[in-house]
Amino acid sequence: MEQDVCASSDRPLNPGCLLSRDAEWSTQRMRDAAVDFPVAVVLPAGGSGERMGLPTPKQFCSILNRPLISYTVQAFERLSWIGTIVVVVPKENHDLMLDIVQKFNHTKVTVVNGGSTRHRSIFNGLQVFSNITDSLMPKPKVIIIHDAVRPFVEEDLLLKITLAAKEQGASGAIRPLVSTVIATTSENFLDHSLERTKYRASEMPQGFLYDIIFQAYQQCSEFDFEFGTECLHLALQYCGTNAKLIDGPPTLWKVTYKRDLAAAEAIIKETLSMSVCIIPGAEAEVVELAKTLEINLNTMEMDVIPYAKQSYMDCLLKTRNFIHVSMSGSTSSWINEVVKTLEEADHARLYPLVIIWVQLNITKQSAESNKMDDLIGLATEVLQRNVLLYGIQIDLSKRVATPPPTSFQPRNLNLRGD
Ligand SMILES: Nc1ccn([C@@H]2O[C@H](COP(=O)(O)OP(=O)(O)OP(=O)(O)O)[C@@H](O)[C@H]2O)c(=O)n1
Ligand SMILES: O=C(CO)[C@H](O)[C@H](O)COP(=O)(O)O
Repeated sequence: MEQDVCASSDRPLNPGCLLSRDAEWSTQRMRDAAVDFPVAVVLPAGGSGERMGLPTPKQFCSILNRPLISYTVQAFERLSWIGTIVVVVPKENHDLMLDIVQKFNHTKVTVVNGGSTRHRSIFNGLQVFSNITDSLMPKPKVIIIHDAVRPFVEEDLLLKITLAAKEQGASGAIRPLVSTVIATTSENFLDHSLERTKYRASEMPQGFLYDIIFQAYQQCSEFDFEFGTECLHLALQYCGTNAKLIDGPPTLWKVTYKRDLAAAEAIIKETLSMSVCIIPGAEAEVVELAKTLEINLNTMEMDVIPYAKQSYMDCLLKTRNFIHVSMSGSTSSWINEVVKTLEEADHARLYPLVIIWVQLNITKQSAESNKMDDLIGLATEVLQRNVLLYGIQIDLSKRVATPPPTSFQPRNLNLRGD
């Protein structure tokens, strides 16, 4: 995937790759070498999302049928070296959060109630570990603090933050400023402007030795609790700890306004659509179409697995998009088989699955007489379980010589019935 290319470290050339991905080997090397101490996470999710302007706090807003907070939890939960994840929520949303934990099978989450400001919520989260007699919740060496509304955080950055926090006491992700920061007079005239290259935007995640950040919060003033926005500042002011700063990717941005929900959804969809599994039947036309798809969908990671291959069910679990190509007259047993396998593996719990069944050589007569009702019924049923089932029927007799295959006359049947 594309990296965040910078002309210089202070001015990003690129508005953002979708998800940062350091070389796999370097992440693996860091993980194996280094995280041999307990790491826990606090996700402040106790805000009301005033700037979003919706009745539901933004952390509970749905993206592709799943609340935003669940994506952020999952970004941490999937990492074996991360222990407890404390999610701090408004008191009135405590039960809602417990429901989310259960529905999406989050296994590392502890839910606590928040405070009236972000700093108060974070302190509530940290206090979960302060009772050292509770052996179920051992005090972590390093604690990561991450806003619940920043769902795109990758393992390589979390490792860098964690290791730097262990070494230095505190660490935080930063980004170059997009706009220049200026100071205004009380009459709204320019007072002065800051030299942009010297400044950075402070983002999340941030990491701390637990003892340092807990002590900082114990000592900080009411003014800090009420108006402060920077945990790194507390560690510096109250414990004399200078945080190590680490460049993060643009996808760390915080979901704040309505448009950010749409952007988050687009990022998730783009990531989900990067791979596909094509399963052709045995007939020559079908194999030919699969090859054409393989050539033309060359921006995606693609597996082409012969239908007959016994082990193709294993491959199903590596992706979320499936195209099965068969000849007219074949039955829908493949679809039933695939849906069953995917459901047994609970593969659609976190993200939707897309299954496209392409039937070739449909004539007008056969299309009309074709028994699609069963499939339409199945599509309606599996939609409830996060599976989107589509059917495409193609009449090869209408094919003209050039340019194949775009001159095929597809009869696109939306099996979802919408
Ligand atoms: N009393 C609060 C306020 C904020 N947060 C959390 O801190 C993170 C970053 O804060 P922000 O984006 O400002 O969230 P809100 O306060 O909800 O948004 P707004 O300022 O628009 O009301 C969010 O995950 C938010 O839920 C919190 O845990 N407790
Ligand atoms: O990025 C951050 C620096 O620690 C915080 O998320 C940010 O400061 C929170 O501010 P606000 O509550 O205004 O969104």
